[in-house]
Amino acid sequence: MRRILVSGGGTGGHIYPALSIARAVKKRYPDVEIAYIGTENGLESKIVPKQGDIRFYTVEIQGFKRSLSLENLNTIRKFLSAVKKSKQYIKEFQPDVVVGTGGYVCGPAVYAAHQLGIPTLIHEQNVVIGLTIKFLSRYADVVAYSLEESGKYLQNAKRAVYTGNPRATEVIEANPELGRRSLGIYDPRPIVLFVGGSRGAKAINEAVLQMVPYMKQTPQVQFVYVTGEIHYEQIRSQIPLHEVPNLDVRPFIYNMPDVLASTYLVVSRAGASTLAEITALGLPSILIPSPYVTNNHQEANARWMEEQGAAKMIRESELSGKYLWDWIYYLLQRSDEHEKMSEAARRLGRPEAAEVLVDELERIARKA
Ligand SMILES: CC(=O)N[C@H]1[C@@H](OP(=O)(O)OP(=O)(O)OC[C@H]2O[C@@H](n3ccc(=O)[nH]c3=O)[C@H](O)[C@@H]2O)O[C@H](CO)[C@@H](O)[C@@H]1O
Repeated sequence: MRRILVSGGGTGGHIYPALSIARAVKKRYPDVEIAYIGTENGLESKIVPKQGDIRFYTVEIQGFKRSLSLENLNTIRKFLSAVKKSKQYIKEFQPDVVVGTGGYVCGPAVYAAHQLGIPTLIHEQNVVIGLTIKFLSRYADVVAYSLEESGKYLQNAKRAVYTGNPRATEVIEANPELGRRSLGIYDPRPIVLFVGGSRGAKAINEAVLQMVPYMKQTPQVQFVYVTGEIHYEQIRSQIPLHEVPNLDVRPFIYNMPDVLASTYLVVSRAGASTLAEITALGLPSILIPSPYVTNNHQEANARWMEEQGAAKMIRESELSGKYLWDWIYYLLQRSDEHEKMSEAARRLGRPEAAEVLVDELERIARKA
């Protein structure tokens, strides 16, 4: 493969799988060139340019309102002009294959590729198929999915393949030592990581604030708390950090695979990419699903993990600092329970995902 174009965005859950696929292709084809279609406002505009070797193109796009609304006419107009722009990019870059990993932005990118006769693969991370992937599944040459249950929704696809999520492969190749060092931790203390998805979560932030006194009394553990960019300044001003030296507060972590690989316990939202990562690593977790997502799909994700013994789920409605702390403390004390959770999580992981995806791309890509 000489050139691959990927697209996905809005949140990390769509961006990182796109990058993982591109990285996995690069591992097999070191000379491959990579381009990305994203938006200027999505998180991808911060993450992708940091990669250094990826050409970043942008289009403008907005989501559909679920109710009948005039604004949807505007959405269609933007979609059509994004298709036109994507076609220009594709003609300029000449990719052998185009990959979409969800989020509205990949709609025009993959659709344009299809119209130009370029082979396409799309990837779904969640059990329930997202709007854009559903739309594209009629056109894509391959629909790859992360969780076995999704297969039943994809019966009309040309080819639907259960691959897993490519982030799983990336995390098992990560370096825990680098992770610890990047956090400035040079001793073997266990790390408890709090992360509210790629954009942060207000409810988790509040619970963490309530737990500060407990953390202070637990200096044998290092706590790392990722607030999400928009919440960072406010949270920092609320915590007397000099009094809690074992608590590190950060707006975002750009080397999450290394950090996760060095973590003992994670407290997190239940986004699909995060779950793919923690299962591949066999990392015990306390999951607080976001109730603000389509079809409450994060709760379905978290319940699935809990039923398998791989995680503890706490609904946002029952969340409090004290309740969360009791669970954290329990898992810190009971290494046997921690171990059981870890094994159960690992059983759900699919660390070969990226390789399977590259095999699929090889099958469809234009040959020189
Ligand atoms: C609110 C919302 O719509 N959430 C959706 C979004 O979530 P969101 O993007 O939050 O969730 P995911 O858990 O799927 O992905 C987050 C990704 O960002 C990474 N990360 C996160 C924080 C950080 O500081 N650094 C970092 O690198 C994680 O390691 C992971 O790779 O996409 C997911 C995948 O389609 C869905 O399941 C979620 O429901």
